[in-house]
Amino acid sequence: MLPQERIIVPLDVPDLESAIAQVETLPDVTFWKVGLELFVSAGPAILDYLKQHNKRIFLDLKFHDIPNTVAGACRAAIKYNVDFLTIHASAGKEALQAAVETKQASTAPPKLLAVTLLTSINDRSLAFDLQVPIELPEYILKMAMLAQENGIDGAVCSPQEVAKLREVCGDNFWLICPGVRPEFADNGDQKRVMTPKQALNAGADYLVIGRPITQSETPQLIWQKICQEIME
Ligand SMILES: O=C(O)c1cc(=O)[nH]c(=O)n1[C@@H]1O[C@H](COP(=O)(O)O)[C@@H](O)[C@H]1O
Repeated sequence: MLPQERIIVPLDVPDLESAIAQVETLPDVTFWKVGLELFVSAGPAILDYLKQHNKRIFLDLKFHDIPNTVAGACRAAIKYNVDFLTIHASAGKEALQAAVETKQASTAPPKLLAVTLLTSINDRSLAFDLQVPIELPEYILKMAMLAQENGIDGAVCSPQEVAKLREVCGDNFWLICPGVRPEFADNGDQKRVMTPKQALNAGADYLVIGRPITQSETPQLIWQKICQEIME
């Protein structure tokens, strides 16, 4: 796999037209993420468009519900033949198992990824808002292990945790990192960040990089700059 094929760009836009415009602006991007905003607005039409253009798809709907509802949602999403699909690890063991059972019953299943802890949460908000009484790195490790033990294919975590997760979960577990910021970019609402090169060196399989590219005045140039950086 070429290094640039390890960068997933999110289509965090309000409608189908804006999504198509973004794909056209960045013709070299091979892997796109469709998240809640676009899927709620445009539905599966965007998935059809991406497939027609031979793009890989990360359908990031972050399911978080009771096991029966998660199973039903996974069954519906799996029909779209996407590459990656997300569920929150904190939905719990039974919901994770329900997602895995649904996947096993399908002929062309996606990789199921568990979100460990959103990259917009830092140690203070974990302790004081969410009232989780253990340290943040330990919490993330426990969520990744819960996912792995229950048959999930990989985890979404920040680059700051990826080395530890790689060490504990091994090479047979996909690790996908948002919260990636080149040195020249703003962090925005991301709290646990590293640069693209640091994140890959730490053991990430894929990086999710959005606004530093898509909100720039020259998206294609920024894309090339990041690709150059990770290839050096
Ligand atoms: O599941 C995700 O992709 C995700 C998990 C997480 O913990 N943090 C996170 O930022 N994301 C997604 O990754 C993308 C990051 O976008 P930027 O912050 O613009 O680079 C967004 O589409 C988020 O929905």
